[in-house]
Amino acid sequence: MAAHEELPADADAAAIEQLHSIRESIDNIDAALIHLLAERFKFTQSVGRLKAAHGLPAADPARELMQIDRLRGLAEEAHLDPAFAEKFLNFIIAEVIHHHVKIAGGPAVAPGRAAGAAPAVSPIVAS
Ligand SMILES: O=C(O)C(=O)C[C@]1(C(=O)O)C=C[C@@H](O)C=C1
Repeated sequence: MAAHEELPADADAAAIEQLHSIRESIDNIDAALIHLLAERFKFTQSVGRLKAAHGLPAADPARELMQIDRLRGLAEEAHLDPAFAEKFLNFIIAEVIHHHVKIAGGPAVAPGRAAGAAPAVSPIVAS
């Protein structure tokens, strides 16, 4: 069923009720994710200002590799696809670096790294 399609009128009422109940939890989790991301970006903005004030580079590939390694481990423990966890973190970090570069008054995109791209060097091989 396409995303825009409505549920069939003759669908089982109990199943629809269960679907709505599950969707409530999904909506709560999505809201929590947005709030968590907003908090994370507040902290990374502080990091961006600190780095800009002290002439530190926007990206820290060694730190990123440690974060990826750690999150892949956490994902495995939580039965979440580690490759997805890595992609998700890289997506967020690319945006953070974009912010850092803007705060520092540099080009909108860090050299050699498009928004959403994986780090330039990543020895961690997807399993
Ligand atoms: O910890 C830093 O140095 C940050 O700038 C934060 C952060 C992150 O979002 O976690 C972003 C960019 C760096 O390459 C590494 C980590």
